Amino acid sequence: MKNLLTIAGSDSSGGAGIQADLKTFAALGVYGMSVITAVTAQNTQGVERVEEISREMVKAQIDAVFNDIPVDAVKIGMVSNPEIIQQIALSLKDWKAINIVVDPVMVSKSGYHLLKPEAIETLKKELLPLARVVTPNLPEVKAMLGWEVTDEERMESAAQEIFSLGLESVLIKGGHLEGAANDLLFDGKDLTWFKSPRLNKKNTHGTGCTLSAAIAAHLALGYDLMTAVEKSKSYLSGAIEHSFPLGHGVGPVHHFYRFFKEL
Ligand SMILES: Nc1ncnc2c1ncn2[C@@H]1O[C@H](COP(=O)(O)OP(=O)(O)OP(=O)(O)O)[C@@H](O)[C@H]1O
Ligand SMILES: Cc1ncc(COP(=O)(O)O)c(N)n1
Repeated sequence: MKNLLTIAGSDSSGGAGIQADLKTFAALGVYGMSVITAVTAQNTQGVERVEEISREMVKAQIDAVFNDIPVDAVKIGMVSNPEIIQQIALSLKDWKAINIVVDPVMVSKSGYHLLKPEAIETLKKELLPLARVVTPNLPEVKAMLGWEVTDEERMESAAQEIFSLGLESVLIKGGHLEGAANDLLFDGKDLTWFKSPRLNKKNTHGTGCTLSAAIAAHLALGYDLMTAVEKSKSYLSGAIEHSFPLGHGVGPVHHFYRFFKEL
């Protein structure tokens, strides 16, 4: 059994964050563990309130896991503020963590700022260089580079510019463009497109969290990065295809569609 750790925020409605990650891990047959960085009060309609966990408590959770259990991959999502980011970077270096996937979560689908704007520089300098792969969406690319990606050609330039921040590789998600949902991987050598038709579904809460958690799981299972992304995208498309209405807003994707058609 492979052991996976997610370091992220809790989503009380279960669609994104820690909850999406743990469901993804379970669906892909790996053991899931969690370090919570923030508790959000949110539902399918939006985020109501956030309480950040202290830097000391984030450290204590990471130490408790690594002290006792081998960790085969780490997925990082919502990290809230510069102090938490610095602590995660220090702790992961101390524990020599491997297969780190960073989803640089900044703003929720509903528009709530899940990362303090002043934390973007710390994220770029201290956390992104530790990752095997970083998976920004297009608004996050804009926040990191200061210019907007409006088409696939510009995604290619953005991938190269983000890579040159000192990253091992970057996967830019194209879900926010019109048309197909194509993602682009750049590893310093090759630009590789992962293409998928846009599924006409409204319930897509947690797609970004699910994709990065699935990539971490596939890396832990021993797949190379290209295969891990390909398999994760295919898993995510199935989860979006079987997504379902829940609450009054944007419902979640269905993680266990391979096992149960209905939840
Ligand atoms: N309607 C869709 N059909 C198929 N794939 C999609 C669709 N929407 C998004 N995706 C895919 O889902 C993944 C997440 O994409 P997106 O760009 O929406 O990220 P995100 O904004 O980080 O997600 P989240 O909204 O959960 O934070 C990408 O692989 C993207 O291509
Ligand atoms: C705790 C947490 N982490 C990440 C997201 C992003 O997901 P989305 O963009 O689908 O709202 C979220 N809403 N909440």
